[in-house]
Amino acid sequence: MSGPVISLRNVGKSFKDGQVRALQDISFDVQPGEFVSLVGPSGCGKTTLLRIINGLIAPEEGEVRVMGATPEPGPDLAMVFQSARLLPWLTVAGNIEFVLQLKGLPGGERPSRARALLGAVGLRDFADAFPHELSGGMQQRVGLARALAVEPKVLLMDEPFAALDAMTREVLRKELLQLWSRRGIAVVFVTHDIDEAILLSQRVVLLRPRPGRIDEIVDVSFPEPRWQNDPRTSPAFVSMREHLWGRIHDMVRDGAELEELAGAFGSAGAPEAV
Ligand SMILES: Nc1ncnc2c1ncn2[C@@H]1O[C@H](COP(=O)(O)OP(=O)(O)OP(=O)(O)O)[C@@H](O)[C@H]1O
Repeated sequence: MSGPVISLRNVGKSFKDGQVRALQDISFDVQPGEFVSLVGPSGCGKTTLLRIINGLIAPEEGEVRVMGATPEPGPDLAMVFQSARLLPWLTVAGNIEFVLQLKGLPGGERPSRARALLGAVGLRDFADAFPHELSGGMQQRVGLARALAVEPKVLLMDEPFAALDAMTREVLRKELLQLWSRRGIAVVFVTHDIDEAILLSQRVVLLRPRPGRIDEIVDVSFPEPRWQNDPRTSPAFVSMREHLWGRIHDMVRDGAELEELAGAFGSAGAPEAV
């Protein structure tokens, strides 16, 4: 397909009968095979935006298109969450085969396909284990294999490494980069970790809260493949990190000042940031 895999135009969404303005005027595209991260302070609407892209929530304003159509959960899209949410009564291979069955793969082909996917995430030897026998990092690998089993055009990841220890996180980031570059899947990746966003992405979308809107979109163009050419010690990386953290500090400070003001005036909530 030519053209973007995801297209957002002036997307807006509120909760609680309009009292919480979660997103406002969000517009950007994601191209096929592109890796885009969403970052920003807590409550700026990152998860809501992912849920709009995967069709779980309909926007109230604007338009969202995924592969040229109104999104709905289905085979073009796969989602990876902070915890893998595996089915505990099925083995690791069983969890993958379950998805392959939903996808309509004939029964005879499922075991070998499941094992190949587990091989791709370094878990071939754990096919017959149960989820509770695996570490958190291994469970996340299974979650990734399960998402890849869908053969999605778009992979949506909501803080997938946030609950892992630093070493496992680092290993999985590099594995994700390798899988992404081999498979040509577009990824939208939510994280609170600015270094992680810059390391992984080709573009970083910085959101600001109250209401959730785009503050800035930063292009990241370090040499690929980044699991070999780690850019994190380069001056360009350091200045990008400082820039993004500076913006986020300003937002958090402005938010705190607004809340103080709202308190001083006895208002029910902080006025909107301008
Ligand atoms: N189902 C809901 N009902 C009411 N309010 C909601 C709902 N979902 C999200 N919100 C509100 O919308 C705003 C954006 O929430 P969202 O979870 O998308 O932000 P986020 O950037 O992902 O936050 P975090 O980084 O803390 O996960 C917040 O003010 C949140 O309280």
